[in-house]
Amino acid sequence: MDAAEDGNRSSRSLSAPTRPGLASSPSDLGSSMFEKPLERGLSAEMPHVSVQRLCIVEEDRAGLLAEVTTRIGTLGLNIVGNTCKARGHLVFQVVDIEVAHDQTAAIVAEVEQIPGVRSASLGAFNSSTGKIYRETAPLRLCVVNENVPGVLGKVASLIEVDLGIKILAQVNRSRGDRAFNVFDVKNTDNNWVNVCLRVEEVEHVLSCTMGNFKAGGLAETVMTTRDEDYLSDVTDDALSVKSAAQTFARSPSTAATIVEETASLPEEEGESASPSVFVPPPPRPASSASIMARVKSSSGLPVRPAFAASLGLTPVGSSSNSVGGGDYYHGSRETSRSRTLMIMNERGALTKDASKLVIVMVGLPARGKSFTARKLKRFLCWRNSRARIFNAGKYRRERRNSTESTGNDNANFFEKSNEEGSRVRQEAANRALSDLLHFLQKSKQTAVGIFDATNSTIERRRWIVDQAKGIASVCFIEVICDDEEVLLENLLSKVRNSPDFMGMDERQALSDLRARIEAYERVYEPVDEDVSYIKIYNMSSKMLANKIYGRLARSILPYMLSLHVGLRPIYFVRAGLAEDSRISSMKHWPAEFDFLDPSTESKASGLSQLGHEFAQRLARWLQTALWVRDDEDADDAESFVEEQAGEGAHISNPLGSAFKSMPNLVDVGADGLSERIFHSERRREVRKADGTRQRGAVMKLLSSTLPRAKQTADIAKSLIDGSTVVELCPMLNPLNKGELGSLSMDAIQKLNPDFYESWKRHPYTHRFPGGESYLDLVTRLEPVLIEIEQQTAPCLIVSHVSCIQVLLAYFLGAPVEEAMKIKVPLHKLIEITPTLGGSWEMKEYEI
Ligand SMILES: Nc1ncnc2c1ncn2[C@@H]1O[C@H](COP(=O)(O)OP(=O)(O)O)[C@@H](O)[C@H]1O
Ligand SMILES: O=P(O)(O)OC[C@H]1O[C@@](CO)(OP(=O)(O)O)[C@@H](O)[C@@H]1O
Repeated sequence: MDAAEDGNRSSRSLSAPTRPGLASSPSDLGSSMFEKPLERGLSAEMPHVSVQRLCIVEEDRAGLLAEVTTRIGTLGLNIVGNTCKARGHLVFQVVDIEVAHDQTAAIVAEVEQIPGVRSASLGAFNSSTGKIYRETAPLRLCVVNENVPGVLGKVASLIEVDLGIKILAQVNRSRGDRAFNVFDVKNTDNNWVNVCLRVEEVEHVLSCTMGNFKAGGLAETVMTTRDEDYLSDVTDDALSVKSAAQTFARSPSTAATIVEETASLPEEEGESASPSVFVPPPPRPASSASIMARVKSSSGLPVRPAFAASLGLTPVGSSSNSVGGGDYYHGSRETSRSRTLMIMNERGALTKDASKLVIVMVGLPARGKSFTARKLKRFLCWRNSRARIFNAGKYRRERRNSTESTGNDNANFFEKSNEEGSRVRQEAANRALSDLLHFLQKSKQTAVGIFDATNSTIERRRWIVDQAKGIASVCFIEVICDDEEVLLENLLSKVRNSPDFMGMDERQALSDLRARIEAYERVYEPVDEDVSYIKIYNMSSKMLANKIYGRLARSILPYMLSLHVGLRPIYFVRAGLAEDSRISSMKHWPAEFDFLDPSTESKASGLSQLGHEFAQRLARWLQTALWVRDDEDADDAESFVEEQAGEGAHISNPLGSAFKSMPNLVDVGADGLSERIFHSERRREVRKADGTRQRGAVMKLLSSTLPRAKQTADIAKSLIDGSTVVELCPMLNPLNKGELGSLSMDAIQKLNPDFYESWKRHPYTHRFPGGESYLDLVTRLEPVLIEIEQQTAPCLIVSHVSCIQVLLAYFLGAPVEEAMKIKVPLHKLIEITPTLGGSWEMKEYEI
């Protein structure tokens, strides 16, 4: 397009791809809208279709606008309005589309992939320059009431006066004994579910919903029937309704007004503005009369019975609540049902996986926020999301380094009364959050930004939610710890590791950190707002989840539950060599066989002689490693090793590896810290209560179900504590290579070069014919990973090369897409031990 030549031209309408029966621009919507049948979304499931506004910022180049519009059209979406405005080298395009809720993220992603498109978002403008323009999208409240004088006044007064919500536009229609009212209200930070409930409490009000009428009760609400659709369905006189609808559907030029206003906003960082005119999406160019007719005639019931049943509602022949008569369920008058629906609606909205998510850490200093953030990031990256931490402290320190100021920010700097300190901290938070949101906006795939700061006041958290609006969902994770002993350890860990205390005397650093914490305590407000949050108490000994659905509930929450700071080792071994292997008869182990492709081994075979010997060495190694607890036992342990292994046995000395020396005793002097801090979980009981030494210890032992793995595990556990059992876990079975299962990769290359080439190009996502990809393996192994993370005792996993590679990618923090490159040798032991900061170290043992 030629907008570059005329950056200031006025708005204009574009033609959407023409499809029979569909309006091509808002101006076409007028008289035809009620006659056109709804072409899409007529599945038995009746997907929740609504008009959404897609705001696209794109480069002003010839053909791009048409390309974007055509791409949306080819997605099979009904475009009901399409307007654009050029500003400088950018074009701001507003497309109103009919869309099912679960499609929205995919559409945004699809549009953002078009070269030249800077950003696409639903209902808000943002540009790739990091500036965020926000249209505070007004909300539509639809109220149905008995047609009694004075009700409307009461509702309006409740909304504006009692609840303090600005009414921007209001239209009312009455039909017989019913009145239908639409309020477009300013979308401020409200609990809208409660607002609707409050409106429903007004005498004679039958229902109040956000954005849809539910005049006929549950049935229509489930189908999300719009006002004009509903009325045209239940009255003979559609004309007057049509005029009401037309009142709501503004002229096409109004959409451009938004663009104009939005595009000409000053480009200040974080600036947002609300347009003075609200332009609701034009009404659907279709009537639901046909939908209703079809649904009724096909089932005899108007709505999905399963859905109603799930709400505990029973069908009845007819209902006096039903405006249109016919077979409806008992309707919407009772508050309890309205409430159920509200909650269900809200839940439905939150259950979708947001493709962009901000996780906001909350908590006093030294509670484990950064630790938790690092863990989460590792996990999310492993699950193939883009995840990044934005630590406000780092931004603060960077600013200090770049200014004249010297020295560390001491406790006084963190006092609320310290204006300079407060300003600097807010600036650091600004920059951190702005970078975070920019990172999310730029990301083409699922992305999570973790905002790591104390975020200790409601005001701060409200600001974050506000900034993220239109860009990402927000979930808070509050880390709470009031266990004095744990706190003491945390303080020490903090002063020893945080750059804030570098070069300071430890005692002085501790007292400064304590004073800093007190400063934060004075203003700290626990998360109690009506937002999505998870609270972790005292190292996950208790957790609280509020409004956690979708991915957060399915994945992040179980993962968070598994986290702890214990230092137990985790061992990985590949199952011993199977008996039918090419080399099973060999007596020695040539080094080049370490990475032998295991595919040709029969899945049903048991251990070969060499495999058997490896398992026995493993048993002895573990016995020794788990038995030795501290230096006092070392001598005993060594003689025990000799005794067990016999002369000349090939056992490397595992002493000090599994329970390597940790700072387990702290004695810092006379300021209340002089107690001896014993890291109990880092050491293990050596003697039983009766004073006898316990040889061996309980450990978690997980094995794949293949015979060679199970046998390895059975032998490995034979010398450790009798209460250890081998848990067979099919999730640890090898990558399923489908019909290529028994072939080595070399053989596959020869036999199926096409597949091999594709696999080489995309080894992570390319699926073996009839089998799995590495990506599938990540999904399969997620529960196993969580199981391993939550163990407080040492853990041994006997599995196969592919699974171990995928699990190691997590522990090593390696890109999971490159897991197949991790070397996992046969007949060796891999030990993973946690570090205090939340990551892991790896060692390999020749045993
Ligand atoms: N859930 C938790 N509860 C208590 N302490 C924890 C938790 N998670 C980690 N820690 C410990 O807290 C200490 C301080 O952690 P850090 O993440 O630096 O704190 P923060 O970021 O809150 O200042 C670390 O030694 C870590 O082991
Ligand atoms: O912006 P607020 O919420 O104060 O949080 C950031 C502050 O939190 C602290 C608290 O100690 O974080 P961190 O421990 O991660 O370094 C400070 O460094 C940082 O300035």
